[in-house]
Order: sequence, then C-alpha cells, then structure tokens
Amino acid sequence: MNILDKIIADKRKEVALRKQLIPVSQLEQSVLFDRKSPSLAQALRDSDTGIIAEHKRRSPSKQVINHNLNVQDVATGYESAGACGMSVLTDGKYFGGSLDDLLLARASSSFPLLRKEFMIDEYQILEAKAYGADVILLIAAVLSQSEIKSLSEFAKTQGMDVLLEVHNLEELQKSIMPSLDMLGVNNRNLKTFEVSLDISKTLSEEIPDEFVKVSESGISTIEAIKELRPFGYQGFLIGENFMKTDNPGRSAEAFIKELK
Ligand SMILES: O=C(O)c1ccccc1NCC(=O)[C@H](O)[C@H](O)COP(=O)(O)O
Repeated sequence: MNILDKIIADKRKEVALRKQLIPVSQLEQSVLFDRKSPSLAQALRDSDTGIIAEHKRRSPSKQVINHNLNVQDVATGYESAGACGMSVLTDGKYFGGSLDDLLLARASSSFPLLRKEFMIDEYQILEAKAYGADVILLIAAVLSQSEIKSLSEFAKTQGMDVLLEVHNLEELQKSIMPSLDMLGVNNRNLKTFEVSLDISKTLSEEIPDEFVKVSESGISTIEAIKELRPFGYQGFLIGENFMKTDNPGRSAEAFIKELK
C-alpha cells in the first residue's frame, strides 16, 4: 500500500468516528457557519504575486518541519506579509495539524483560508465551514469523477471556493468541470514524493483559461515563480520554504517583497 492509500484508509475511519461524535446539527451551530467566505480565486486574480502560504508542522516526505510555532502568529504574519491566502493542514496523524489550527488561524486573520485535508465526505466540508475555512481542496488522485462533482457542487452550495489538485493528465481530464474555481498542479508525486516543476509546466496548456491555475509544492525561489508565470500560473502554494524558518510570516514578507 502506498502512503496515499494509507492516509485515505485512515481518513475513512477518522471521518466515520468524527461523524458519530459531532453531528452535523452541532457543526451548523458554529458562529462561523453563516460567515460569507472571501474568494481565494478572486484574490489570486487580483494579485501581482499570488502567494498562498501554508501552515504545516510535518509531512510524510519531510517528517519534522517545525513544531515550535504558534499558528496564530503564523496566520497574522502571512496576512500582513501580503499572502493572498493561507493553507492550513488539518490532518493530525501525518501532518501534525488539527481543526483547532484552522479555528485559531481564523480567529487571528480575515484573508481566505484553505482547509488542506484529504476530503472524501461532505461532512468534512461542513467541518471546514464550521471551523472558519473559505476554500476546500479536492485531490483527484483519491477521488472518482462523480465524487469530485458531488463534493465540489456541495462546497459551492456552502459558498466556498474549490481548489482541485492534479498531478497528471489523466487526473486533469477526468476533473475539469464548472464547479471548480482553481486547478492546482501538485509538483510532488504524493505516492513517491518526487518533486518536479516540469509537471506544472507540462500540464498548464491542458487547463482551460476559466480556472485560476495554481502551482503547488517544491517552490522555494523567486526564480521558480518567474519560470512558472509564463505558463499562466497565478497562484503558488508554498509550505516548507516558509515553515522551516523561525518566523514564517517574516520569510513570506521578504519573499513577496522580492517578487514584486
Ligand atoms: O508534503 C508531503 O509530503 C505530502 C505527502 C503526501 C500527501 C500530501 C503532501 N503534501 C501536501 C502538499 O500538497 C504540500 O504541503 C503543499 O503543496 C506545500 O508543499 P511544499 O511547499 O513543498 O511544502
């Protein structure tokens, strides 16, 4: 079993448990539930830098990145640095994140927040909403075409943006549909962890213009972004490069300033 299959098998058990513990009626009572979500896709279209900065303590490919930070400081740092939005890993077992991280990021910022999670069930979209997210991620590698359709359409009924992530042409071709806002190309193969910006470059011409194109993973230099822009990318999701530092907000600020 590859790591992605393991993550999804664990996620199915976790979601089944969470559903038993916290019913939808309770999620819907969250004060955040009726909040109007700002659009990450629009923020990226309006931006001249397009950075989505991530909070990630550890990952299957890098083990420990940084466990010494306060998610509120990271969120305020990213927002004042001029990031278009923040990606918050909420998976506990593999990434050391939680829904409380999302809630704390929400409490200390007002820019768009992406719940970075392995979404397999509408319930997780309602959780995302209840804990303050504005955007959900769907990963084509772990979802069928009909699951992508039903989950993305459900997210749209909740007023949320949808970022669909692909890593190859087959995943892209099965996924293109009007209920998506952004198409993300993950430069990291989530089964082998191999990273190459060439994946973003190769797939870019297959992505229809109506979607905001986002390049994800393995981006650590201004040069990488300058290389990707001519391929139509308006969003750049950066995690480890900021999170490995003592002050991710300050690192993002310096990066964004240099990019302008
Ligand atoms: O990062 C991993 O090792 C990983 C492994 C398995 C599934 C997902 C994984 N990462 C999620 C992400 O997509 C990245 O956190 C995100 O794109 C930022 O990447 P980076 O800038 O390289 O930290």
